[in-house]
Amino acid sequence: MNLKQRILLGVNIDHIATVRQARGGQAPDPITAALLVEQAGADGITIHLREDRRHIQDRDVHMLREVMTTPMNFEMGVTEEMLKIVEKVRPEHVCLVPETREELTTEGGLDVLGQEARISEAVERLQKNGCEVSIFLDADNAQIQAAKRVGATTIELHTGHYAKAKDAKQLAVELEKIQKATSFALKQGLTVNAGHGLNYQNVEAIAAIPGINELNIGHAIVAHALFVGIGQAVTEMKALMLAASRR
Ligand SMILES: CC(=O)[C@@H](O)[C@H](O)COP(=O)(O)O
Ligand SMILES: NCC(=O)COP(=O)(O)O
Repeated sequence: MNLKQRILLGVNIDHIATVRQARGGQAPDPITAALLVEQAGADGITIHLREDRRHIQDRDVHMLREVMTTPMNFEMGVTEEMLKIVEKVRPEHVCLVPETREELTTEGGLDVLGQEARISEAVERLQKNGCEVSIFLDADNAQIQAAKRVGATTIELHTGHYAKAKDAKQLAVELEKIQKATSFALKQGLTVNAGHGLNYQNVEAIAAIPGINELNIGHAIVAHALFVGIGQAVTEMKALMLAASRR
């Protein structure tokens, strides 16, 4: 394992589609956003096709597949509907996430321990379609071991609790959990990504964790893009990540 490898940035464009859905028209167009994000140096595009289709739509997924030049990371709940879509679209990466209609956004990692047989079947099916499978997890060693048992080769550690820490003490506690979980997962031979709630203020400590492969960041980049443009929002985030990962 090369701990000095370059850290990657996957940009989640869900919230470009959220703004479009607010008026039900064509703008802003997530396909254009994806192309601009790629031009600005992102290493991949992440989208979460939710069961309720609140932002990304099926048509977006198919169009993105046509035009994207970087890998697509397709986030999905473990449902038959999503498995069938992946069998058609065949994204390079799939990240299995928990999902409920009531949540404002993803609230935690997937409980793999509680449903190993079902997840193992889904992982096998996705891998047969050429997808590299990741599982979105809380920083919990038992869940990491379960992810390994069900055949995932990658995990994405949920940074939401870290991002929402109330004070410096809680921030340090949550950061340490992510650092320890990263090191544990790397020892299991897993590739480790991280994401959720990362922004320009809190990203550096996560990017500096040795061995982290990729950060998936969406909301903060899209929000900043409203003021500086999407290209600059991506460039600024990537610069922070790269500098931190080299420290
Ligand atoms: C799995 C994860 O952490 C997020 O990417 C989440 O899927 C975002 O979903 P929304 O974009 O709907 O908030
Ligand atoms: N998996 C995390 C992700 O794709 C982006 O989450 P956020 O930055 O929009 O919170």
